[in-house]
Amino acid sequence: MASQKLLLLPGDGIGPEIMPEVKKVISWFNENGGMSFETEEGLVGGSAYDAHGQSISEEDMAKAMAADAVIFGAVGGPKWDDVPYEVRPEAGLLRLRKDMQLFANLRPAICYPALADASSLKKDIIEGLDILIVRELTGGVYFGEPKEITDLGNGQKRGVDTQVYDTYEIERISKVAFELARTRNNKVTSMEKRNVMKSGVLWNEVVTQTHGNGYQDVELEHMLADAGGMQLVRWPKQFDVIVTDNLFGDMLSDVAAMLTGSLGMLPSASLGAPDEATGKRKALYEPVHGSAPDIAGTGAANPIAMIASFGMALRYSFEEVEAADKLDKAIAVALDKGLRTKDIASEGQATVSTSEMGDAIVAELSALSA
Ligand SMILES: NC(=O)c1ccc[n+]([C@@H]2O[C@H](COP(=O)([O-])OP(=O)(O)OC[C@H]3O[C@@H](n4cnc5c(N)ncnc54)[C@H](O)[C@@H]3O)[C@@H](O)[C@H]2O)c1
Ligand SMILES: CC(C)[C@H](C(=O)O)[C@@H](O)C(=O)O
Ligand SMILES: [Mg+2]
Repeated sequence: MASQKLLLLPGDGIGPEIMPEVKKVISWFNENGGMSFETEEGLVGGSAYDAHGQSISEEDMAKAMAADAVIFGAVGGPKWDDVPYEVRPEAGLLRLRKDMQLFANLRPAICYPALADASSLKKDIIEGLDILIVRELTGGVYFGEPKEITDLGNGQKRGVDTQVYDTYEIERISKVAFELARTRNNKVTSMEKRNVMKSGVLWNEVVTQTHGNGYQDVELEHMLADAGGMQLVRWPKQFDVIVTDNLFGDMLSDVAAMLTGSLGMLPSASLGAPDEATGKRKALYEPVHGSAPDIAGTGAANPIAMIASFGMALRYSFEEVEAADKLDKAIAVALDKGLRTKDIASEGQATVSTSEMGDAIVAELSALSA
């Protein structure tokens, strides 16, 4: 394999604690899997702000644009609560998504067999769960203009965010959802709120039209997003692929995370469109969770979402499907053997630290290759 450039952006809080664990996995694939990843590190979020007053520097942005994939930890935390909105830690992540045009965010929620008991939900609801949330990532209320707080002059202020979607944005994300559904259980559920939002009416219309233009072999259903949240907790196995907008996707994926046992279990891939000449996509891989300030520095962070995000890089950026399957298997075996970070431990169960979990997964990679 030709050498591939990875830009590692650990970020803040538990970000710098889980990144070393994925580095162990990358080294393992370099040394034992015939791969040739070159890594470089940069700053993002609060750590970038502390270093140079921006949540990502122009230099690191340029490195991200040039990388074969960006591996991102997490950003944010109370330390930066009072920094200006434009340079808050989260702005660095949003800029990466927007400038790299990473419109398709894939958030798989898989309940590993060993964790079917870890959830507060009944076992039959989550056992064997395997759903995929396809979240639109570069549009909607996150980026729509105007976005402002104005002074109304009478002691009142007005906060404004604008939800905007154009046809092309809805069409391209629904195509991603239909294509992925074909590789899975062939069903797409589109979620919006067409009963309240004009953008929801258009979303529903465009998803239906796109379905009619060559995807009729895939089952399509529409659901109001609030009811979708309820159904996700009531009987999540009714879903295969869920396609939804930026904000609903953010919220529904945190809900889905808890079906798998913990936010620390959910990886994600953020993908751009394939380049017309080379077919390569820009891509960023990150756990769904944040910087977890409440546990940062305690060694309790679960590195599985981070490691599984690299697994998604193997699958979606490097076409290393066998390696990605092996990594998923190594995670499953480590869990089968009873290894648990605190967030996925049942009451009274022994726990391991962040780095012990990383070491165990690497050991299982070696065992699977023996
Ligand atoms: N992609 C990102 O960088 C990202 C995503 C979400 C939130 N954030 C930011 O993170 C900061 C904290 O946000 P929050 O507390 O609402 O959400 P969070 O995801 O950081 O934490 C929510 C809860 O889940 C737990 N948790 C999260 N990841 C875990 C892991 N790997 N292992 C074990 N437990 C884990 C935390 O301890 C916490 O109790 C905020 O500044 C927010 O903006 C960043
Ligand atoms: C940190 C924040 C900007 C981000 C989002 O809202 O998209 C996070 O919650 C996520 O889920 O990736
Ligand atoms: Mg979120």
